[in-house]
Amino acid sequence: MRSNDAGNQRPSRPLTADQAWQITASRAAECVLFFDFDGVVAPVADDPSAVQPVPEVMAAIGGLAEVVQRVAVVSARPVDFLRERFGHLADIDLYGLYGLEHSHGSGETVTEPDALPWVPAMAELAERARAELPQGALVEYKRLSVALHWRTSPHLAEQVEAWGRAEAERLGMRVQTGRMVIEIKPPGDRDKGMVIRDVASSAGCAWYFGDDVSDIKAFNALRELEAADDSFFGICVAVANPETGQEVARAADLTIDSPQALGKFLAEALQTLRA
Ligand SMILES: O=P(O)(O)OC[C@H]1O[C@H](O[C@H]2O[C@H](CO)[C@@H](O)[C@H](O)[C@H]2O)[C@H](O)[C@@H](O)[C@@H]1O
Repeated sequence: MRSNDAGNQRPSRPLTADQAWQITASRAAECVLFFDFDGVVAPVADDPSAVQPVPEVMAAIGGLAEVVQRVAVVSARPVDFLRERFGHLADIDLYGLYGLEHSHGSGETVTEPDALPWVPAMAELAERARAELPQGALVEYKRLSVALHWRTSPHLAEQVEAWGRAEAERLGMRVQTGRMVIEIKPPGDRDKGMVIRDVASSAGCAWYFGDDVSDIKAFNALRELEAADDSFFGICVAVANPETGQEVARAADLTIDSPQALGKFLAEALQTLRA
């Protein structure tokens, strides 16, 4: 069904998923698909280091990378972590630490030079967090950011968040909240929205799949690109979860129930794009 595709004119909303993929099929060569990692490609688990992507999602992403212009993962995880999971797929772009790091295809990891002076301070911060936060809080050191988790000890939420905010203020750093986590980042202005603006501005079409509040900045970037260019086609997809409630879903065009459901959704999309 291409009734909603008005050539280079933006189709009217709301669109069904099928309509959106039909339009994408007609522009596949100029389309970039962006995926957040945790809660989207991989289900959320207690131990951040043990998380693995849903196999069906990975299979579909591999197929999609062959038919669209680019596939990119945009995550708060380091590129090394993402490469361990996506490295076997040729030609995927990885944006880690909210875009502070990136790598393309099998290329090397590039780090934003402005952020590098913050590496020692982050290491010290992680050490202090391990010493000062109560047992049950999980400290995840990521070289250029530190995530403080309370998933396995939800009663510590307030205490961990307050500690993180106070330290960030003291050190002149920034915070990003997420699903049972607060993350402390260097002061520079780098977020998922900026990654999308940089990459998608040279595309004619983009999808973004996200589940968390940090992904709303990416959704907003697609909306801005649409507002600036009548021919740009952007679709924001929320992967539902009880923790972010309706906030992410409200900002999206479409909602999918879970990372597992995303596998089926993408497999069907691939059929449409290959038809
Ligand atoms: O941008 P993302 O790829 O979505 O990363 C956001 C955070 O994801 C991870 O934490 C979340 O997933 C963990 C594993 O499932 C879960 O235990 C935690 O409660 C979630 O917040 C990651 O560990 C963080 O560093 C990222 O900031």
